Amino acid sequence: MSLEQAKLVAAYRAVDEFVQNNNIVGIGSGSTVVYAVQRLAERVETENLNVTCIPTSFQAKQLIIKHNLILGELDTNPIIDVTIDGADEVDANMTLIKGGGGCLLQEKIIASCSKKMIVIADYTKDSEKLGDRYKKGIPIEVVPMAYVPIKIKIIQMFGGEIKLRSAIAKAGPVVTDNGNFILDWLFTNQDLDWDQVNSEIKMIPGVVETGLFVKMCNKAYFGQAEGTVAERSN
Ligand SMILES: O=C[C@H](O)[C@H](O)[C@H](O)COP(=O)(O)O
Repeated sequence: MSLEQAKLVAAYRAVDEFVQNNNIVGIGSGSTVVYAVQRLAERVETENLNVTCIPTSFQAKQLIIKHNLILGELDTNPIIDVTIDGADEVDANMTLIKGGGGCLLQEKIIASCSKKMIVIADYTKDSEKLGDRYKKGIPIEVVPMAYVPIKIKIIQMFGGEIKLRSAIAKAGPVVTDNGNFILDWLFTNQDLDWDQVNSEIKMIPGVVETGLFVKMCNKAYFGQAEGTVAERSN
């Protein structure tokens, strides 16, 4: 089985177990969510489900439109039944690193408005401690004018190294869906209290959001190499 098949089985399982008729569904971002939207569209078609989808990014919005699903927004649907989203890493306590694709801010807003947040991932995202498997650090979305002082402050507070994320098909930094920059914090201490770290980083003026999702995820599905799906709940 390919890694893509592992993503698909996790995504299909989450959509089959958690989405019901008349639900408001948060649609996460990234490559695994593509399979979730594919499965959701199949179910809407075959079971005639009435589902409204709230996107977490420009990419998610385009996926919803492409599959002819009903597009909603927080203004009209501030309470979401279930959000299905990917993750870059999930530790033993269900703390997540998200934002590898730069979509952490809207993802965290949508997760915070959701009765349940379900993560879908392949087996490479399943970790004991943050940093065991995902080596690109914790993404932090910042207001552009403040990126240098924020970098200095985080290193003074917690150590490690910080890189301003560069764009690939453009000279200069990645600019998020919200017009901000992304810092990738390569932390060295894996035994930090992530809840506290998240709160302290968020208090630095100019920090918009962190890619640390603490106590937000209710269940994670990990597609395995042999085609089965492992689960973890909190
Ligand atoms: O910014 C991106 C999001 O947080 C994604 O959900 C995360 O990076 C996982 O993406 P993928 O499913 O492509 O591994």
